[in-house]
Amino acid sequence: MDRIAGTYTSFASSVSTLGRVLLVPYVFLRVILQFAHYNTLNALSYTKLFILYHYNMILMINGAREDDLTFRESWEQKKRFNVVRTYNETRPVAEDVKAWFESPALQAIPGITWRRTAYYYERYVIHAPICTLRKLSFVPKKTGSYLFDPHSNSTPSADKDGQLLERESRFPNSDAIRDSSRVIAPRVKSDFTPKSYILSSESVRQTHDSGHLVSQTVPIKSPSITKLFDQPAEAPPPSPTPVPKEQQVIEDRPIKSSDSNSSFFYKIRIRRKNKPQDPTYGNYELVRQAIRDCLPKPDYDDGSIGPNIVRFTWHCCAHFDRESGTGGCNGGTMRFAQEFNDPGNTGLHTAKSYLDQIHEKYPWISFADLYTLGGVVAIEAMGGPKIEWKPGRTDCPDSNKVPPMGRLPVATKDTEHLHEVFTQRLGFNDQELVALIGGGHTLGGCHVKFSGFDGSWTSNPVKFDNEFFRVLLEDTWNFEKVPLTGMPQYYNSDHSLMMLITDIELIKNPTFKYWVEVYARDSELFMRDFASAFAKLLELGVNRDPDGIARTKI
Ligand code: HEM
Repeated sequence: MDRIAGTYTSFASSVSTLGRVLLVPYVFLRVILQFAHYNTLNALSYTKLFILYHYNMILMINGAREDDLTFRESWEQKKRFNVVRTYNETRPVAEDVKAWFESPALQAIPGITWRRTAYYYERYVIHAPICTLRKLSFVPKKTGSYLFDPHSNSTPSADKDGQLLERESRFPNSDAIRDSSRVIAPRVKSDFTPKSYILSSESVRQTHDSGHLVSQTVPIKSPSITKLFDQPAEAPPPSPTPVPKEQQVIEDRPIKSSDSNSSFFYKIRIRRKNKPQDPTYGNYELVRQAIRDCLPKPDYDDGSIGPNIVRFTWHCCAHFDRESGTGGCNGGTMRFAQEFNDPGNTGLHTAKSYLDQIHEKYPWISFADLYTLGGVVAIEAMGGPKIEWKPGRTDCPDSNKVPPMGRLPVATKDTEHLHEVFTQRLGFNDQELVALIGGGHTLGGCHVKFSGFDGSWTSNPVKFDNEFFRVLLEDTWNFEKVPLTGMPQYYNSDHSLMMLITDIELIKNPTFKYWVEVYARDSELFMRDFASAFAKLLELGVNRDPDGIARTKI
């Protein structure tokens, strides 16, 4: 048995060596064949076009055309489909070939090496230059790019709500392309290696109803790509005024692509894109300052929109579901009406409109980053702890990723509901749950016109401290209904403060109460625990790649 195996191995490796030697003439031959093949098909295609032209002309002359296309349009359309089809036919079905070459069983056979090498050689050494020549216009561009080119997608193609704008078509007369619903957007690979370029460009084939292939000929601008390259990759310029050492925000440093092992091409692209068109690019301190500046509003509630922003940030994250991986702040889905109009979000328009104005000034930051940074800065500005915040979240191009409504907590429910939301869905323990609710509700208040509840939790709703826990333990709480709306809640004896049913649950449940007592006593511990629970909240569903970029979930 061993002898047979030995003979086989030595035979296989000599075949492999021979293969490598034969590779060079093979490649030359392949280049010639490739051109011959391409040109023959082109020639055939032009003959076909010539016939079609005259066929159309005859139809026109006889008045036989019944649809409303002009002759010119119909001619252009036919010509295009023909050329597209011809071109696509010249390309091997790479996915199949790849699967075949890369199957683990085949990898074990030594003789496969040279064939695989030849295959890739052809892909990269022959196809890639042809493609480059085509791009540089040395070869006529009949069918668009062969390789997928992210730079052709670098201008925004989403409107303010993040909806896709009508796709641009190089062939405006084609109704196949005009009707964007029939064209499937290519799945954009984030890994820009030559291999993935080629494979992904080949695997994307779209078919028109008529059976004609409409492949990369459609220059679809993908917002996900735009956002991807909109992520800062360089360190921010030093802030103009020196910040005292203890206040320095180290966590805002944008993640450098050189920190990771990402591909060379990827890094080059990021650098090129980042050539500063906008001098504020990546300077999160400017965004932080803009948020701080927009907080004081003498006419609003207690003089600050800070609490509203904190609640907004919380609601951007609160619909995460760790089982399905859906929801959470990544994707910036709160900017879509579909999510924002959830009844649980009533009253958050103030925070959203101010944050959106900041985004207009600093459009390089993703909404997902801005919406989370908003809460962090507001808490800090109202005397709260420093919260670790990392940039790199990306925005969903459309509202497909908006999670189902009804995931936000309901204020009239009990411990079971709190566990359902905070523990099962979000993944917080009881201590974090208490810190989060108590920290959030030490700020701001309830508005009869929004939630139907009434009053604030603490005597100073724009100061972040542990007063919520103290009053929760010390005051007497009476169950009543809000006179105007009939909503059930608790008031203290002089009706100066309020508690929701879920807040009172924090002293009804013994484990929750333990933490309420701890936090009422130890303000410092509360600040620390709140900061880490809130930082955890901001990272739910944010799966970072080695560059620190959180790709939008697909
Ligand atoms: C059981 C969980 C929770 C429930 C049921 C709940 C419910 C509510 C309700 C009904 C309001 C009043 C909204 C209005 O009328 O304007 C409110 C306000 C607020 N919540 Fe929560 N909340 C919960 C947890 C949290 C958490 C974890 C945070 C933050 C960490 C938070 C932060 C806030 C803030 C800052 C406000 C004041 C908003 C303003 O003044 O505009 N809440 N919450």
